[in-house]
Amino acid sequence: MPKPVVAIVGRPNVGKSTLFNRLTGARVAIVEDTPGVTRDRLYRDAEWRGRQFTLVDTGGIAARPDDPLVAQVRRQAEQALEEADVILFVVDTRTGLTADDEEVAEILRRSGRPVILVANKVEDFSDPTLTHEFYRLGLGDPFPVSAIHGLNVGDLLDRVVDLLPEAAVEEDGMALKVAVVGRPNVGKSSIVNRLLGEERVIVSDLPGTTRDAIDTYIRQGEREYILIDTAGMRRKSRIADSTEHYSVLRALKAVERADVVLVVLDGTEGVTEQDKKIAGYGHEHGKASIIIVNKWDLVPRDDKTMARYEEMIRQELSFMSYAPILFISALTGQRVARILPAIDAVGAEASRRVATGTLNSIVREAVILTPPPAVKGQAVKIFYATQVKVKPPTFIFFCNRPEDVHFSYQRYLENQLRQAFGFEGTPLRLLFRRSKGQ
Ligand SMILES: Nc1nc2c(ncn2[C@@H]2O[C@H](COP(=O)(O)OP(=O)(O)OP(=O)(O)O)[C@@H](O)[C@H]2O)c(=O)[nH]1
Ligand SMILES: Nc1nc2c(ncn2[C@@H]2O[C@H](COP(=O)(O)OP(=O)(O)OP(=O)(O)O)[C@@H](O)[C@H]2O)c(=O)[nH]1
Repeated sequence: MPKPVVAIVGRPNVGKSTLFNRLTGARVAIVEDTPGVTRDRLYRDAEWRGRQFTLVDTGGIAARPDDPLVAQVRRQAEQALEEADVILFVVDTRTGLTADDEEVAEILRRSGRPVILVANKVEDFSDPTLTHEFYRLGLGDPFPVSAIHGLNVGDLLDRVVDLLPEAAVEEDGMALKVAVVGRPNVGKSSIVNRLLGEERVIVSDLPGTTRDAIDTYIRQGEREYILIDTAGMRRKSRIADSTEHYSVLRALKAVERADVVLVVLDGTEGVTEQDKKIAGYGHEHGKASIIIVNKWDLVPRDDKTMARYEEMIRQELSFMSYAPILFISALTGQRVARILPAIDAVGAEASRRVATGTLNSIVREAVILTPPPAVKGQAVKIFYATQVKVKPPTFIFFCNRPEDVHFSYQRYLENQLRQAFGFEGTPLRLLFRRSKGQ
């Protein structure tokens, strides 16, 4: 089970490190240090009221000495967003609100991610005026604490734990959540009905999280799946929601909740702009995806048709070359039986953890084979890598000059990881962090 990640962000000197130590030291049992990164003291595993999480101090991470302050803080916030489930945004009640605070608040607000606005250095809780001005950040009630004295820190931890995502096991057993997305008329309903019509499948309705969403629970043998927001798909007379905006919004919501996304294309047509956009949601949210080319029964074929269509998809959806492609017909049932096994496969890959030792031997080899190109005569060195998350598998590479690891080199490393470990169907995240080295 991956641990949720809680990130601390804020401009320098507001007390992030003090809070980090306080949250992981005095009041929280340290369960274990994340292997390998202990010397950087940036990631620490913590536990509160039986919930485990990993705390990240982004302060030490993002500093690039030559950057203006505002850029540093912005980068910090963006990095936190990339990996965190809950964000602690620390402000300083002694210095008061600054333009940098507002900049970060703006990024965090737009993200829609759970944020706790922590007003630090409050030693006098009887004075409510200390935190008033921070309401202006639009991030809800400021949460007053004194990191240095540990005041109100237990309450803060309660709040953090409340905002952590439900552990998947408690929520729905082992069921994989699957979103079926695609343009109108590509055959989403037909596929869902086919899946439900397959033998040995047990169907029941579960109320979804959005008001009119209905999730469908299916079981096949030992395996369980939840098809997300299938209300309109299972009945032929659909709720009148086909305005484009609404269906796009709906698809986005479904994708956010999903473990695996089925991107349905119409085999009688090419890949349209809208297809790209819809497929992009899953990719951007780090979800495992399967591309389903439907209506294959309508496509006049010879022995090269499939290969040609596949090549076209790889070109048009080049950002998700990791996704397997299935050619099916919901009408005739052709190859529909391959969908659930494919979901199992990519779901497992998205949750895969690789051992730190193995990972580093692959990375070392890759770096020796093709070292990162030097920038302005300065060598770029990658010291060490560690996998910090699954769904999607997320790796941190500690290096001397993270900003100089070129995009094409990142792609190279990603390809090396895929060659060594597979990860078919899931996007990977590679993050580069500064470290002083060995
Ligand atoms: N009075 C008071 N001072 C605090 C509190 N928390 C932190 N400080 C002080 O604020 C200063 C900055 O604290 P740090 O924890 O180093 O701040 P930081 O945000 O990690 O700073 P950077 O590492 O520069 O990003 C230190 O001198 C702390 O002792 C607090 O609750 N009350
Ligand atoms: N020939 C053929 N027709 C199909 C196939 N799958 C779906 N269709 C037809 O395509 C049309 C649209 O199918 P739906 O399943 O309603 O498509 P949808 O994606 O759910 O459509 P919206 O709910 O409007 O988004 C229907 O007339 C289906 O009968 C297929 O594999 N082959």
